[in-house]
Amino acid sequence: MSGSEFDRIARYFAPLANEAALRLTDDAAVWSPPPGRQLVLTVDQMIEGIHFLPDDPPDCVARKLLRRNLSDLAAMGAAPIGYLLTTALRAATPEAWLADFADGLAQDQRTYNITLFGGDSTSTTGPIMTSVTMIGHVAPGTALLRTGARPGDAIFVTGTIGDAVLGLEAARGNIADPGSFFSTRRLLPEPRVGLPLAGLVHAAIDVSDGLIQDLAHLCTNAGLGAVIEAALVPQSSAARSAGDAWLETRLTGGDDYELILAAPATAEPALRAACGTVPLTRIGTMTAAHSNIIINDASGTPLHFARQGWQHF
Ligand SMILES: Nc1ncnc2c1ncn2[C@@H]1O[C@H](COP(=O)(O)OP(=O)(O)OP(=O)(O)O)[C@@H](O)[C@H]1O
Ligand SMILES: Cc1ncc(C[n+]2csc(CCOP(=O)(O)O)c2C)c(N)n1
Ligand SMILES: [Mg+2]
Ligand SMILES: [Mg+2]
Ligand SMILES: [Mg+2]
Repeated sequence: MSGSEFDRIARYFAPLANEAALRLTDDAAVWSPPPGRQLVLTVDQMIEGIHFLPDDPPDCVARKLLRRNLSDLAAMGAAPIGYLLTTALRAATPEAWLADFADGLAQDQRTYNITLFGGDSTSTTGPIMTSVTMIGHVAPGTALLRTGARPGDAIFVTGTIGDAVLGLEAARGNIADPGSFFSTRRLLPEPRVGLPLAGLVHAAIDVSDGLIQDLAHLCTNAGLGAVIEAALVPQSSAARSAGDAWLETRLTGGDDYELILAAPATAEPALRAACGTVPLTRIGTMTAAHSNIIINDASGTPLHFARQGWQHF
């Protein structure tokens, strides 16, 4: 790294900041939120060795950091506005790493129409640590919650499940990855921001830890259970080619950043219309059996998985 901490803030982060950030030269941002809206606040980290690999492209690390947070706003039905950023870098981290990281931020700021409010820059003697606190907004009372699913609700999921964890397996040399499809899916999730789901779904959550573990949160929050059909869980053609041996990994590996939605079966046409070009698949049904998730295979036999999803420890 060359220059001072403040040179780096001015060079790499100030160009990303909005007016409220006061050119990143004051103690905090001063911002007037959109009148009459409720703010929705979320934070997630990206830690080297835990959330990304040391050799991952820094622009992708930045974009996934934003997208993990955008996915939580999507799960709340909130429109994103901007974010606060923290970075802890090593003195020996190449300046090019920071430059590429900032380029990634700039790229996804344009993609998602968000802006930087400020942050904090520190050093570390260990792994690189970054976090984003994302700010979004909703019409009052319309946030989608993890509570509220009802017995008999259909369970839907967006996109495909399991590609990112297969990307991790590919990075470890455990699975082939022709065309780097899985690797790209690991590095760049597609958060489902902007879907007009308010009034259509009873409950929502995004899949960060793993489909089964995150579905379990919808269940416990409602005092309900669920039955899902493993064969209905949407998979990419690359995942299908990888075969059924990866089923448990796909359903519990996480990093999907897709949405699980619980809604009355009768809402399906309206839900499909709301999702537009985003793929939506019904995978099962909410039941009255408290916290009991049954995963059936194609012949109706329950599957038993060793774990439900990612846990830090
Ligand atoms: N250290 C913490 N301090 C305060 N609240 C926390 C802390 N860790 C988690 N939470 C809260 O617990 C809830 C669940 O957090 P969790 O991190 O599992 O959510 P998530 O971001 O949707 O999942 P993921 O972290 O896997 O993306 C959230 O409401 C979050 O704000
Ligand atoms: C190098 C590397 N190893 C493992 C994973 C998988 N992974 C890590 S944390 C997590 C859950 C979500 O994070 P959190 O709960 O902290 O928000 C997942 C699925 C990865 N992405 N990179
Ligand atoms: Mg979190
Ligand atoms: Mg979440
Ligand atoms: Mg999250």
